[in-house]
Amino acid sequence: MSDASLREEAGRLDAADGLAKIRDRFTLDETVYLDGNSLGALPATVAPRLRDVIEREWGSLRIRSWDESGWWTAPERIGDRIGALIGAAPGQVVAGDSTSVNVFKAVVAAVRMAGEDRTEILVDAATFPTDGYLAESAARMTGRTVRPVAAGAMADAMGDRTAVALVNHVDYRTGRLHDLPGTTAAAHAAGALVVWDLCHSAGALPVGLDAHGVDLAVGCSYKYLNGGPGAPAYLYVRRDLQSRFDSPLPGWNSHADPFGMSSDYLPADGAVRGRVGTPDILSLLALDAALDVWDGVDIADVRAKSLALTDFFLACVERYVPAGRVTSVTPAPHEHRGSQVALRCDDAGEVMRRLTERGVVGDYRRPDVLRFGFTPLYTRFADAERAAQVLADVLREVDEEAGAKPGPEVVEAGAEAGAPSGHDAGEGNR
Ligand SMILES: Cc1ncc(COP(=O)(O)O)c(C=O)c1O
Ligand SMILES: Nc1c(O)cccc1C(=O)C[C@H](N)C(=O)O
Repeated sequence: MSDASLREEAGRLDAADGLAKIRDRFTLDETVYLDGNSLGALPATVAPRLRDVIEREWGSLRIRSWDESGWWTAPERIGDRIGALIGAAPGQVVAGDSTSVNVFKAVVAAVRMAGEDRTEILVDAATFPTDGYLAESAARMTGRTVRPVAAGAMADAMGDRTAVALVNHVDYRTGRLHDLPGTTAAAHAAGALVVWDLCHSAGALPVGLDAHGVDLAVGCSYKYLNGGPGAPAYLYVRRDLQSRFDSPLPGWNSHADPFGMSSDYLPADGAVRGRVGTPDILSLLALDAALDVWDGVDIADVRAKSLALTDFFLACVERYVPAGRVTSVTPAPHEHRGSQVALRCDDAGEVMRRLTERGVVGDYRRPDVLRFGFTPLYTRFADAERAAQVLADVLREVDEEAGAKPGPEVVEAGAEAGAPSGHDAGEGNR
């Protein structure tokens, strides 16, 4: 297809897009924002809600708001709203703490449920680092060992010594979608449990926690759920496991009678058992407001648009970018793809810096990956086309400059690819 026909195609796809109007629920400008897999955009409902929470609920009602404004029960109420997006019936998800903290709770609790003879914890070998660090610590604390296994090989690696497998549903670097139903079933066949990290799938595709019998799951709410920077994470504990969920962080908020102030710990029933201390109310209620953007949205439509967007972006990249200059590390088959496209590219850090300067914001993962996240609620097909066009322009420019330099400096430019501009901070590079 010619450049003009790809632009026309983008226009046709946007005109036919049933989710196009949802973009109006966000505060956006003309930047092509493809970093919603790191920090989702701001929903328009958040600022007015927070203003009310601060001025009326906190400013005027003060302590009464714990009951009268529903602050005390916000973690479960908001947990249920998240649950609706990840296929969990009410009463199984609690919002709060960070993903890291919830990974720790889930893995230790799973080890305790699995029993003494289950001595190993399997961890997705390409995991987002925090999960690996926490699994190591959980293993040291519980006298277990950690074995890294590729997520795709997890099902075959489970055995009678496996206590729990900790797996990322979508790989943060490549965007590969792992087999949640198959891996969960294999764990159960081996008598083990699975903890899924849903950071890169929740809000981007149907997860089906209950339908697939998942044991435990965690995730953040600041990516495709648009909860805001540092927004509370969540923990799912399947209903029939809740009575055996023995939290390694049994704070007073998970006590059956928190205001009894007893010195003996008696865990609450239900999802509340996953709580620890006083919830972060301002962040929780920002997330609550952010979840309003989902009203009337079907996650199946979100998935369909996500795949159409990433397909279209890949087609535009293939058309505009010189052959071989970038390589997609995101699987082509839909059943293995999350909602991002990751392109391996020489000088990736410098390329992303220039893309960001020109209003196309993705991010860069060292040493050589450009990540482009597609949030179907607000990303347009025209954004995908423009991003590919600007990427091609930037690559041409970078290559022309490199070609114009004398030999030794070209070598040095290549060597710098792992650490562009000396660091990887700044919008687009976190
Ligand atoms: C898969 C995955 N797990 C965990 C985290 C981070 O956890 P936390 O919210 O504790 O920073 C991220 C991203 O930051 C992630 O991509
Ligand atoms: N949580 C983040 C943060 O506090 C600062 C910058 C980036 C993040 C991220 O979420 C990174 C992200 N999990 C990733 O997939 O790389």
